[in-house]
Amino acid sequence: MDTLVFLGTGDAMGVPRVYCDCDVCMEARTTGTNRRLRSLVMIEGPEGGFLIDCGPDWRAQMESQGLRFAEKILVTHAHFDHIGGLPEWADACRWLGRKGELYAPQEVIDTILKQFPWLARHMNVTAVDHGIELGGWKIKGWKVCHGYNGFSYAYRLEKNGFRWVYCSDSIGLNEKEKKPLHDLDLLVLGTSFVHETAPYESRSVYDMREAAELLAEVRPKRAVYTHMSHDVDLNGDIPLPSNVELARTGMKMELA
Ligand SMILES: O=c1ccn([C@@H]2O[C@H](COP(=O)(O)O)[C@@H](O)[C@H]2O)c(=O)[nH]1
Repeated sequence: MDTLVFLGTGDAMGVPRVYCDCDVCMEARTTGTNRRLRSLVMIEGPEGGFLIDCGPDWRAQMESQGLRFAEKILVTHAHFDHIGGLPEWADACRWLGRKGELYAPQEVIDTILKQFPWLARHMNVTAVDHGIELGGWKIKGWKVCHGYNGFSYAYRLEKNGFRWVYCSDSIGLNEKEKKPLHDLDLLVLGTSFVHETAPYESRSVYDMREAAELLAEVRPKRAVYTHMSHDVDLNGDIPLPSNVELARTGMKMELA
């Protein structure tokens, strides 16, 4: 049986935010329920495992699991909070004398290699525009609106009849972008805020009110929210649809 492990559940700045003294950030610094590293998940299973994304907390996330090597990483988009750990991964590949396997859509690969051109010396890079199979999962990615910050990709994964989507960075999806979100056993969706009051045109990720509307439309059996900022207090009483839970650092779920 495959397991999904949430190694990072935070937004681009993580929780606590360096500059912030709000109650959630202070709690994150002390008891730590709200301490959130940048969003990253691991899929583990008998046919092999892989990570989705490799943000700047990758090193700490590997250490937290006692992992010494990541062989395969699938990337959603080329923003710092999702690729900032790639140079450290490349260094690990170099010093272990092992090649990593990096997977992403071609336009994402192009941006990554422009920023970190030496990566290609330490890993094989594969474009996934026509789909890919990893750990026995049939995976199809599609481009999704990331609002003010451009675009990201979401991934739909299917194995033994279990269907789920990882969509960490999106907002205001149109009908075409929503289509692969139907008939899901699980939707992992990024929701940076409970209710984000910033002007819509300056925003880049769903908030939880908008996510509830999306869920009512696409009706996954279950949903987990991730990519959460310091607006989200895991000790608080956040109104959520009955089939939704909030991801916690280290949380594990069976994918079956
Ligand atoms: O072209 C870009 C634009 C933004 N970034 C970084 O991505 C995140 C965006 O945060 P979200 O809340 O997920 O929208 C932030 O760290 C920006 O600095 C980038 O790397 N490239």
